[in-house]
Amino acid sequence: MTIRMPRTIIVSNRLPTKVQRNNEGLSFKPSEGGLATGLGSIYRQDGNVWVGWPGLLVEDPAEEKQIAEALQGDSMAPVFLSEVEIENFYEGFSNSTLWPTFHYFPQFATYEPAHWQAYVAVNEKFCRAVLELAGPDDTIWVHDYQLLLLPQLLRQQRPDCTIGFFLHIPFPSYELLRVLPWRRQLLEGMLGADLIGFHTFGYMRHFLSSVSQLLGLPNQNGQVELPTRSVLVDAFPMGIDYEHYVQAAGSEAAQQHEATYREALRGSRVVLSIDRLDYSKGIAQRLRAFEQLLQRHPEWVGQVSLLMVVVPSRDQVAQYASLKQEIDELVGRINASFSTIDWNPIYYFYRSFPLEELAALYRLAEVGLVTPVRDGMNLVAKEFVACKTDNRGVLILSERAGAARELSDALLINPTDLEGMAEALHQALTMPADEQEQRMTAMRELVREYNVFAWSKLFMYQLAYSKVKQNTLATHVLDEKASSQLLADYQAAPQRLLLLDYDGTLAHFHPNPRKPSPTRSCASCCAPSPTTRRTAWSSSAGATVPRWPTGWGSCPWTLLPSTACGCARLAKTGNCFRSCATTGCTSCAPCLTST
Ligand SMILES: O=P(O)(O)OC[C@H]1O[C@H](O[C@H]2O[C@H](CO)[C@@H](O)[C@H](O)[C@H]2O)[C@H](O)[C@@H](O)[C@@H]1O
Ligand SMILES: O=c1ccn([C@@H]2O[C@H](COP(=O)(O)OP(=O)(O)O)[C@@H](O)[C@H]2O)c(=O)[nH]1
Repeated sequence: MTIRMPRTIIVSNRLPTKVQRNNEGLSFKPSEGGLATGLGSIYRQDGNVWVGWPGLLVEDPAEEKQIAEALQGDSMAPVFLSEVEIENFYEGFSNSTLWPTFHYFPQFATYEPAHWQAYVAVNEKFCRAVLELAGPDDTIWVHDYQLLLLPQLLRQQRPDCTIGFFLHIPFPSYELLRVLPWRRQLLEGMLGADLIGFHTFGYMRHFLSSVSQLLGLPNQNGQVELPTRSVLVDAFPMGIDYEHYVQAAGSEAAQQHEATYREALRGSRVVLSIDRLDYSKGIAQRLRAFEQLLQRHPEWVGQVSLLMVVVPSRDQVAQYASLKQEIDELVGRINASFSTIDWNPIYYFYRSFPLEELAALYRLAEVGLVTPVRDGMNLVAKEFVACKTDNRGVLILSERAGAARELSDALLINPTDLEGMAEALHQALTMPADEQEQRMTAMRELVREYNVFAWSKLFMYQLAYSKVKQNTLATHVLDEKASSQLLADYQAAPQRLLLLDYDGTLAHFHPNPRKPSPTRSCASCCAPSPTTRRTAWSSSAGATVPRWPTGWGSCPWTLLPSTACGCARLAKTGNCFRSCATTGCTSCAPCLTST
């Protein structure tokens, strides 16, 4: 028999490896996007496994098998999506409903029941894939908005299992979330986890507010109480594999690429931007701001170039296709207006680059320009900082990226303020070396310390803590031995005080708290005895007691309300314990003392 150590099953829609089909057959390449690049450094530890979609439509079972075997060798387990699932789940509900809503673009959101059904079905598919792999002691860590229902689906199958959930994108304000027809199901799905993490305190606050307003569940210091367990909610800003980027920047390959680029640029200074094609990234705004820089400060014409990497993304979604067209046109217009025979204002690349070339670009650029209108975190900002091993260079960062909460030494800009962005570019290009060093050193220190390993360690620690806390607070069912002992002690006692909850114990719960009233059978649920005092307490008693059937006063049970104002009401009806009736208590303590 093999004994396996508990491990972590990471689950996300996209695997860190993307599979592509070309003339030579299948190729395996690193996925772009911060979730894959960030977590890519940690999932291989301790026999962990990553469950997710390899990013390719596969219809041939033999090819599925080939891919599954190849990925298994690198600790990955693929979940294959059909053509309809890619359309309705990935492009549909995930990226045409949730993505625009959570990034404050409700005007781009669609609300298609067929997309929702596919979303439910694919979350169920992921659930089956995870359950096939996960042992009872394994920890399951679910990631991101494509899998909001998965924690609860897993919880239904494995009530005791440890489940963490992390959202990589912003959580919107209640006013945005409430627009979604399926808002309750989405929140309930997330609450299947033991710990829910967000990049920032602001996203966490929005989530807790929605849980309170839509599900009526309040929280105490981020702890949400459900009927059978509690869920902890907290902020964990994600970091990068700092050393990996420092090494890449210092590598021979990166330095060679940098030298080649410098030569080609003929001394032009470089502003760099790198993003996936996405309307949330503020790419069009950035181009307009760069155009304004050249108009407002013509001294930079011929001196500074914007090097812009746009990685193709979600191109089957209408908004992405039209954004591509807008960017192409803007770049064409600006280049046509300002280019000279030996200088280009914008170098635009619509493709992805391998790590050494990215590192060379980060080294080369004097200014990193990161301008999202909304972004969960933005790891590019942190990678730029990590690669600045000489502590020179300036980061311009949108205040609406999660990273801005940490990188306060960047020049923070509002991405809708084009003039402000143009002036920030001018400020960055003229910033004295000592100020650059001072700002960059502080940011590098932060990115180094709060790296992706620290992030995952803290999340896992909090997850384990939330489980321990749940177990401590959990109701323990009496076993046979304890029941017999209790009964024997009860029978042997000369005086007895029975303290029972009323709602759900002496009477059934009722959805309307004003409705539950005791039945006569309560009176007989314990045989009268002069040596036994019977007391029940109720949160609804104060509100409902005037409506109770007459005769309750003669019931052998004394009823205590669990709030002070309830005490006062009961005192008026004569149903409360004697001392309340005479003193008109202001707290429940006198009731309990006299009982
Ligand atoms: O999988 P895709 O549809 O190709 O999209 C790529 C990823 O984009 C999003 O990344 C987010 O995660 C980053 C790391 O936490 C964060 O820095 C960034 O702000 C987010 O946008 C998305 O959340 C991932 O699920 C996608 O895989
Ligand atoms: O050609 C490229 C361009 C970007 N990236 C990576 O894509 C990620 C983008 O993550 P970010 O958090 O900035 O935004 P996201 O795309 O996840 O919304 C970063 O790790 C980049 O290094 C990449 O692997 N190849």
